[in-house]
Amino acid sequence: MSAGSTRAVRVGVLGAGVVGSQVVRLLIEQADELTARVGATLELAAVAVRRPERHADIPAALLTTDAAAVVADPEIDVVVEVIGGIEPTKDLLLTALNRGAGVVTANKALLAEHGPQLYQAADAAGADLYYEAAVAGAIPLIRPLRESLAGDRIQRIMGIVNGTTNFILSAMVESGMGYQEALAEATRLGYAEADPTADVDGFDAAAKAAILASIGFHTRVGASDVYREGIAAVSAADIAAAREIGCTVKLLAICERVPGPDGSPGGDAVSARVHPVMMPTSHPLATVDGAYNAVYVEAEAAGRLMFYGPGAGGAPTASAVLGDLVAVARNRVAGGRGPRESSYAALPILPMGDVLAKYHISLDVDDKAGVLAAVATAFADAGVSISTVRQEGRGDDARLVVVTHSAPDAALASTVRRLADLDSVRAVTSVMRVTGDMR
Ligand SMILES: NC(=O)c1ccc[n+]([C@@H]2O[C@H](COP(=O)([O-])OP(=O)(O)OC[C@H]3O[C@@H](n4cnc5c(N)ncnc54)[C@H](O)[C@@H]3O)[C@@H](O)[C@H]2O)c1
Ligand SMILES: N[C@@H](CCO)C(=O)O
Ligand code: NA
Repeated sequence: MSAGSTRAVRVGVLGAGVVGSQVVRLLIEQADELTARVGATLELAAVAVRRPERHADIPAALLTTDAAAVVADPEIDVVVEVIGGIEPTKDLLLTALNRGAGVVTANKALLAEHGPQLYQAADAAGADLYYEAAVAGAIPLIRPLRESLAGDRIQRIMGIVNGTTNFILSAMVESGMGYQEALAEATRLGYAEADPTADVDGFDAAAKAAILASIGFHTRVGASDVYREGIAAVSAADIAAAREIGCTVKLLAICERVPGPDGSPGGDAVSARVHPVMMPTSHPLATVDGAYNAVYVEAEAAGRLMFYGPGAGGAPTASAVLGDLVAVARNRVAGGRGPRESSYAALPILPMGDVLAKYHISLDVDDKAGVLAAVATAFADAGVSISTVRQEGRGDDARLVVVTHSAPDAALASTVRRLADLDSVRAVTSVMRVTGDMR
């Protein structure tokens, strides 16, 4: 299609699963309105699926099992990718971009690992690459970061970006549901990825953190640059320990600009991490339950912004996909392009060991003289300052609960190892980072 043309914008959809089936349904149901918004006919031309017999609700003439033919078809202007995974999707999208087709994708895993390669192909061919659905589902977040906040300096992006793990943790905290039962329910509702380890081990959230940090800090941050801990090790004991100090447990993605020693922006570093935290129940993020997502963005001039809404599920995610599709189609009609990759700052990535954190540590200990001194010495030897310590129980039930001041994560981790080695410590029963405020 030539720049500025008003002929139909033809769309090929790859995948018709949880998200794709909703994209196709909305494209068909709302064809007239979408056409009016684009300013040219938005025509669904093909839907690539694996098993056509399972898609009786999609007109048979649109269905194909040949995704490679869809992306190579010069008549298709925009490719919507909702298959997921790295292969064959990377090659499919590169084929589409290389011939100048616009791409809309919900695929955070692919973007976090190969975003620069996709952007390069898009740039070389003057094509659009949009991915609002890849982070926090329906919530407008990519566009605000790429466009609305492009004139500001972002300091921090922090939030709940995985619906499945938030659903599981909420169920464990509120209804005492077991981990497996809550995971099965999240899968039934269409929140979990096909392989739920991507959700529960934090890979999904880490991919999203990489995307957010890359855009927010104008720096390439890949999935492997993100420190990652999932929720598989979060126990009933952790949740009970959090409750005792007025906290709940959440899996957070935290992307921060960390000032360098000289304080100049050029000396800043970027930290991107995903791990469970204990956070006060009064914290706004603590009230975000179920598959909902919420993300705080803190920017120098704008101050604090909060984005909240459905972060997963077929129809909500399809809403974000269609918004991108309308944007890409409008760009083609106008003969323009959306934003390109912005990675000029190229800030270094701060290793997790250097990130400042506070830990909450529960220890089963011998109830005898000198134990507290030995425990305090383990902290002091690693240069970690204690904020509060309390003893619970007596005799065989004695337990020490310690909350630290901020210290480098490496020093805190080494303290935990020292504690576990002490003769008077029978077991380290809970270790979790604590967040006090939004900082
Ligand atoms: N489900 C959600 O809530 C959600 C939210 C945001 C983003 N996403 C992302 O959207 C994408 C799709 O997720 P989903 O939940 O719809 O997954 P899904 O597994 O339900 O759907 C994927 C579909 O693609 C099909 N497929 C696989 N290989 C194919 C091929 N070569 N050609 C044609 N079809 C093929 C599968 O048969 C399946 O029906 C993923 O990247 C996911 O991370 C999902
Ligand atoms: N599996 C993801 C889907 C949204 O990306 C989640 O649970 O949040
Ligand atoms: Na989004």
